[in-house]
Amino acid sequence: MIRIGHGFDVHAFADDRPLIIGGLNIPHDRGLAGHSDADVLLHTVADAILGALALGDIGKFFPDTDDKYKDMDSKVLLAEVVEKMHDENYEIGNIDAVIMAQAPKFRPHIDDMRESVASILKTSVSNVNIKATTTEKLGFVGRKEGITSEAVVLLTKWRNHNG
Ligand SMILES: Nc1ccn([C@@H]2O[C@H](COP(=O)(O)O)[C@@H](O)[C@H]2O)c(=O)n1
Ligand SMILES: C[C@@]1(CO)OP(=O)(O)OP(=O)(O)OC[C@H]1O
Repeated sequence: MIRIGHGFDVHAFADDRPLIIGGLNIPHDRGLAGHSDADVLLHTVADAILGALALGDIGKFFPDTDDKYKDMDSKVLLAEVVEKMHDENYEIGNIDAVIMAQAPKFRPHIDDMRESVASILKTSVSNVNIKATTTEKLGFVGRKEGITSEAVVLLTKWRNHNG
């Protein structure tokens, strides 16, 4: 049995915040605004998994009205979503994600991001693809107002799980 999910997220740039993407601190002059650490890539992946399981979205489980999640490390958020996935007897088949940002350049960090995301997802790095693109200076991404990300994920039934 396989299930497919799609995730999409946007965060605006903000001064005096670190840029955290894929669980890594990426050197840049600005970070992203958000209730949590605003890790747009991990939010996208979490939403794609919840979508595949028809469980809703991250706002349902981690509401931005709850102070408990203020400045939350999104690695913890995604790990909780992975637990829900395992509870439903699914594991990652593969994931393909794209980050849309005019700056910074993510190419030098992509392999570290893949390792980071694969480790949270408890899957092999060969199951995780992450891409980056500019929007050729068009739109809010092109004007460097924010970063957006999209992901598709394929889940497969967990063969080694009882039940
Ligand atoms: N923030 C970004 C955006 C792009 N890249 C890399 O550059 C390549 C070319 O980007 P275009 O938007 O001109 O297609 C892209 O394929 C990425 O490898 C990047 O590292 N960081
Ligand atoms: C992660 C949460 C919760 O801290 O906050 P944000 O960092 O604002 O992220 P977003 O993707 O807008 O929505 C999910 C929120 O519930």
